Amino acid sequence: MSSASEDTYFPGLEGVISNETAIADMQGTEGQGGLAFRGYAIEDLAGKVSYEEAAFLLLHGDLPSKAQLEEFGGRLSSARAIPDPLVTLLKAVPEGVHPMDTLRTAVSVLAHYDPEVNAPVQDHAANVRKAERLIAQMATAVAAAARVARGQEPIAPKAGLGHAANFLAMLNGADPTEAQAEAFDLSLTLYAEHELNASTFAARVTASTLSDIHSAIVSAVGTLKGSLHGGANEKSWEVLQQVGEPEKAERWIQDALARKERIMGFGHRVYKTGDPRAVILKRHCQRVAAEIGDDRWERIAEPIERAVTGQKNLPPNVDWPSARLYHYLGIEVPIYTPIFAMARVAGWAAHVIEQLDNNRLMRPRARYVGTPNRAVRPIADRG
Ligand SMILES: CC(=O)SCCNC(=O)CCNC(=O)[C@H](O)C(C)(C)COP(=O)(O)OP(=O)(O)OC[C@H]1O[C@@H](n2cnc3c(N)ncnc32)[C@H](O)[C@@H]1OP(=O)(O)O
Ligand SMILES: O=C([O-])CC(=O)C(=O)O
Repeated sequence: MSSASEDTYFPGLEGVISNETAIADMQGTEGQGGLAFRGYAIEDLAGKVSYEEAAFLLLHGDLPSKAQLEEFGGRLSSARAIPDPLVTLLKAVPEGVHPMDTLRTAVSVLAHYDPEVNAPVQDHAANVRKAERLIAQMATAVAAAARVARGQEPIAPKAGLGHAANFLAMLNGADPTEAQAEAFDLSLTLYAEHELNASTFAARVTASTLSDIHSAIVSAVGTLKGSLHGGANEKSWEVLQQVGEPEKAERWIQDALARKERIMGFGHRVYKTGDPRAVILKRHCQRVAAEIGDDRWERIAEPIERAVTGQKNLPPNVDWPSARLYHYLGIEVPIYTPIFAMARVAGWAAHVIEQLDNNRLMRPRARYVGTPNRAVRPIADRG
């Protein structure tokens, strides 16, 4: 087995290839960045397949036939309701807890009630079934927690509605329009998978110890929460609000960069020339803004993009347009990142299963830079 020399040090693991995958392929620096799920370009998937089809593709390896999609939809529908003890617990969560923290707890609780909780951790078929249940249940948990946080009763999932429409119906207590469901569905597909991002890596590290899929997803939710990763979609909205007017964008960005602040929703570890998902989602934001007859945030976003690109050469990432899209859909800002999580669970689960199917413990090395060779002094002699 080859091993890196002790002198090889990659801060932030930049550029390190830690495993092979057949799930997603990213090209980061050639022209416009590229992304494919299991060989299908994101441009060909987005808006053409539903989130359910994308999730099936990630979990099962190929796009479903009509019959497979119907069966998959049926399995998601049967799994969508969350256990009553979880609803009781959601009602007991203290006021002010961030919805990502609530979701982290919810995934952990869902593990206790999974019918195959004690299946062997490397049972591939059981893991796929658990993953399908988690895809269905996490959306319900996010909607239920949001309603409870607003002082409302959770709404049960509705048979006959797709995943995106069901979520919006459970959140708002009214069926979405077709256009709303489609726009939301597209964002879920774009968020569904992204190779070895930090949360997927965390999930794979957890799985690599032969821990179970729910534990790995709990690790992933905790990792996605941070503002350098999924938490950036919530923070992107704050940038738009703080800039407030198109004319203020150039100066606001200049001042923020002079203070060495990071502009949330811009930059990416892998894509250096642009995030293809941001390009797709921006077009949809513009369409939805036109449909609702209010392009104020599009007019503010545009000069911010020009300023960040011009002053720092950083293109927007997917979290930049998604904040606007969720605003247009009337979704409250604190659940922007939980929505990312309920979409990404498909990719996380696919990676966890891939890891468990061909496992090697992930255990890198650290270079020691602390004080060497210290003598232990009796406690009475320590200053
Ligand atoms: C779905 C996702 O998770 S996509 C990412 C979402 N996260 C964000 O939008 C947060 C803002 N963006 C960032 O912080 C970064 O671009 C990251 C963390 C996403 C990736 O950064 P990395 O490629 O690791 O670059 P790193 O953090 O080393 O920064 C390199 C330089 O670019 C700067 N930089 C990178 N991103 C930004 C940004 N958004 N705003 C301002 N400066 C930035 C850094 O300050 C640093 O500058 P310096 O060389 O002058 O010190
Ligand atoms: O790939 C990354 O580092 C972050 C990202 O864009 C994602 O997880 O969608």
